[in-house]
Amino acid sequence: MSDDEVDQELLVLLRKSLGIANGSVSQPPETKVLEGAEYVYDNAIDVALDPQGTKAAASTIWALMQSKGYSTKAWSSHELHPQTRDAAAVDFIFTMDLLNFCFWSEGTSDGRFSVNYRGKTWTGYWSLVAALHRALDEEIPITSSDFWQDRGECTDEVLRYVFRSATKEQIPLLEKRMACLREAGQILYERFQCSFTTCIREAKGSAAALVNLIVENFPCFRDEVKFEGKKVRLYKRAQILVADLWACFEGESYGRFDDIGKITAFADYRIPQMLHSLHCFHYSPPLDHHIRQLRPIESGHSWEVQLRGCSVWCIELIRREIVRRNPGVAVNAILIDFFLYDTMKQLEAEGLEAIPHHRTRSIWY
Ligand SMILES: Nc1nc2c(c(CN[C@H]3C=C[C@H](O)[C@@H]3O)cn2[C@@H]2O[C@H](COP(=O)(O)O)[C@@H](O)[C@H]2O)c(=O)[nH]1
Repeated sequence: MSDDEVDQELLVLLRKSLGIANGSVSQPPETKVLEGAEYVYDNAIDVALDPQGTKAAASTIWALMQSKGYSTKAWSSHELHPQTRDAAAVDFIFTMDLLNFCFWSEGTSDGRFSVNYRGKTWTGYWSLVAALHRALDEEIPITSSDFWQDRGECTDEVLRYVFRSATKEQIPLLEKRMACLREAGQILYERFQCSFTTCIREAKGSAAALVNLIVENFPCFRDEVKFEGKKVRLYKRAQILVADLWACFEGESYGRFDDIGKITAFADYRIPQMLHSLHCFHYSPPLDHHIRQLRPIESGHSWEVQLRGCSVWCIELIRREIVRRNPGVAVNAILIDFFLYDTMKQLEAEGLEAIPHHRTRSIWY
């Protein structure tokens, strides 16, 4: 072999050992959600972050999280969350976060969609979780993708029965929820041996890679929007799915991710409400009035994107402030977000909501 040929051979071997294919260094996976959230924050004119409020919120949140010993254990402490750590829990969490959107009601609080289960009346997110448990108790395999695929067994009538309400109001967007189940069932069957555990294995321990795999393969998770000329990725349900796995399995087994810190807060309708109540947010007068009048905001509208993107960015700033004041602490956007959601639900239960949440009907959150 000539000297050149030897050099070429060595270069090929070196590239292989460094995992460099055809000259490009393989970059670690990124979701680009935080990049998009910062872009929204930089270009928002109806939602402004209050630096003092955000700093004060960081110390309040951290003090409360510490006093409560808030950790991934809080996830399983909710009586309706899966208590096992097995493939059945993965199926339950996938089904739950496939449908984890849009529970708010036009009507008064007592007429809203709710589910009676284990002697309690559940509303909002918990009504979904309760309905899934109720179906399983009734021998309806609602967390099985094979079942979603079986048009003879899994009929529209059966799904209407699964999500039946204790009130006259049915679950919002029922037809879209049915479509999500059938679409996901088809994709799991065609590409992932009928199980989401295959997706987890293909992500090879990367949370970001799993989020990207989910949004690339499942259109009903592809939560992205055009804002001021740029595609902004929010990926709320794809991210909360990964976060729920991580919390349920406490970072082990199907919840083991080396880069869980890349998961951001979840851009829903509760977090903006909580951040406004914590004086981290200020709304422009037109937006403030619109929200207080309980008027709907169309999915994709600039106001909606500003509310969602600024929420994700604000919780990143809160996280950075907590870490700055407490170097080396193990806090991430997920735990801050989970804590804020649970706290918001307590305020709601006590009738202490300072401002309504915004009202957008969509499958994205
Ligand atoms: N940002 C964020 N959004 C969350 C959750 C959860 C529940 N997560 C559980 C898991 C760990 C936590 O400790 C919680 O126990 C639901 N949601 C969203 O809120 C809306 C439902 O509101 P309401 O109708 O009032 O129940 C809807 O868009 C739903 O997708 C969260 O944690 N963070």
